[in-house]
Amino acid sequence: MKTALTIAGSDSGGGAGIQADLKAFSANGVFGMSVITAVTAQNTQEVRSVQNIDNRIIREQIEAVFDDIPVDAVKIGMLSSPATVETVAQALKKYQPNQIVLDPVMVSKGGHHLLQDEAIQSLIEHMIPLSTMITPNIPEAEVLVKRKIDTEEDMLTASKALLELGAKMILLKGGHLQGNPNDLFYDGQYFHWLHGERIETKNTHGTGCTLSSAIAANLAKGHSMFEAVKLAKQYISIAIKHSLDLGHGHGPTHHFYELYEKANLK
Ligand SMILES: Nc1ncnc2c1ncn2[C@@H]1O[C@H](COP(=O)(O)OP(=O)(O)OP(=O)(O)O)[C@@H](O)[C@H]1O
Ligand SMILES: Cc1ncc(COP(=O)(O)O)c(N)n1
Repeated sequence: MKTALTIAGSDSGGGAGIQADLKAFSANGVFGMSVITAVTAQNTQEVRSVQNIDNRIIREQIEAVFDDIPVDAVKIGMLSSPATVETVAQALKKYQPNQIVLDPVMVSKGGHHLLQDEAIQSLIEHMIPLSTMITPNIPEAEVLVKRKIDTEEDMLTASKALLELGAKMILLKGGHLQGNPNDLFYDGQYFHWLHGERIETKNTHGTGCTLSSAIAANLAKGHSMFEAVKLAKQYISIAIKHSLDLGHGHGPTHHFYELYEKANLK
């Protein structure tokens, strides 16, 4: 079985972070492993508090996995502080995994800062250049390229600027613009639009986490980056279409909808 490792924060509510990543890995047919960078006390409504994990333990989790188990792809989510960014970047430089998908998580749906402002520069300097793919949403891309993105035309310009930060490829997610959620894939040579249909739901907690983990899982299974992104976009669209009305805020997506359908589990 192919494997994928998530390096991210824990979401006690189960819809985003490590919990979403492991579900997305399993649903996409790879063995999931995890390195926890921070523990959040969180539900569908809010992030109540955050405890960053000690850098030594973060490094040791990464070493424990890489020293023993083959890692076919890595997905990175919440990195919280500059020290966490640097610890993770240093460890990944040592092990040099082939595929690193970085979701530059900054602010939760409820508006809580999951990446300290001081960590943005560290992310740009240390983490983005190591990444095979980065998957910013519109507000994250605006912070990274320091300009407004209001239209699909702006997305094209921003993708070029994002690539200059040093990642090999970009998936700029269009979910935050008006209209249909169209994402832009750019590999430095070609642009490809991945067209989506907007699903009217408030249950979109963890969509970015789930999408980036599905990309990592598909890369682990040997798909090309573009194929991995196309399959992941199909997967997240189904997971949002059948999202779960749990909690009083933004509910989670249904990570296992297709498998449950096939197995007749309701
Ligand atoms: N209402 C929706 N209907 C269909 N697809 C959507 C919808 N909202 C977002 N998407 C898609 O879901 C994926 C995740 O995008 P989104 O922009 O929500 O990421 P995000 O803001 O990083 O997510 P999160 O921060 O919740 O983890 C993208 O492919 C996007 O186009
Ligand atoms: C631990 C963790 N990681 C990532 C997110 C982003 O997800 P969302 O934007 O849907 O709140 C989150 N809320 N919590």
